[in-house]
Amino acid sequence: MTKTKIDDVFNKLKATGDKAFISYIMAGDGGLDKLKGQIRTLEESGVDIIELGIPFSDPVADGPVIQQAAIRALEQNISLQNILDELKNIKDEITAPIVLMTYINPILNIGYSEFARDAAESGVSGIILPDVPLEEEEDIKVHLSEHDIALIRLVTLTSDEDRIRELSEGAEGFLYAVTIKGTTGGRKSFGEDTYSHLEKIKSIADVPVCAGFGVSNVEMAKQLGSYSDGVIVGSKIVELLHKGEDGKIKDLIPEKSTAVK
Ligand SMILES: O=P(O)(O)OC[C@@H](O)[C@@H](O)c1c[nH]c2ccccc12
Repeated sequence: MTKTKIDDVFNKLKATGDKAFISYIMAGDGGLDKLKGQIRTLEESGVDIIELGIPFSDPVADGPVIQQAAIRALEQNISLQNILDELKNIKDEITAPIVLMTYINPILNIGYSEFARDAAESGVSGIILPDVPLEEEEDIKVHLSEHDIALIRLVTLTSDEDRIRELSEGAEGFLYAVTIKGTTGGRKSFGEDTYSHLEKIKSIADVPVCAGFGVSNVEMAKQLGSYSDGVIVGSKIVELLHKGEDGKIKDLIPEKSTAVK
């Protein structure tokens, strides 16, 4: 099974009992020349893993904040290929693992095999494909595995125990537990069903489980973190970057323990 920098991050965190903080941003929002600085800001704020969204015209899982960010990036004609090329230029200055979050269409434009090779050369550690179900992942997975890129699977609130078991079997990197029914975007709180579902996933999965969708403040991040191995925050950070309020990103991240690493 594919092992990557993502596993190293979780192993380190496990040793100190800390939770991963994963930040999603839309690549190309604000211009591709901003990407390097944005990644540096995230790393300096304490982000452990960076999920890089690829702008796409029909992002079915995304709420308004991310849709708008995609529109801004597309207006600048930013494509998956441009993003991979830019990552290739800056990869030596990036420490955190990079996980691409893209719908399948932009990859089909490049071709699975070319994409996997390019992504590996650009230092990509993992990929999330929200419109590729488990049953359809094999065609691309063979190419990703060849280049040591982890395919990160999504588990939803509607996944039952058997489904969770299937998804957990052979899972790479971490399982992405979607905490709400609906699209991405900040929520004020989570329901009890979210926590019980996370407990169920945790009890079944033998890879790290990270929870995302709707986290909009540090309290929610801490709360979800207590039921999982990490949290993912997207819309809130996309919004802060867009408003130029980069300094507030660190306030969303629960403090790590001071234990010696
Ligand atoms: O924006 P939120 O609610 O914080 O959710 C994370 C999310 O943005 C990110 O992981 C993501 C963006 N688009 C997606 C599509 C599917 C799954 C996940 C995502």
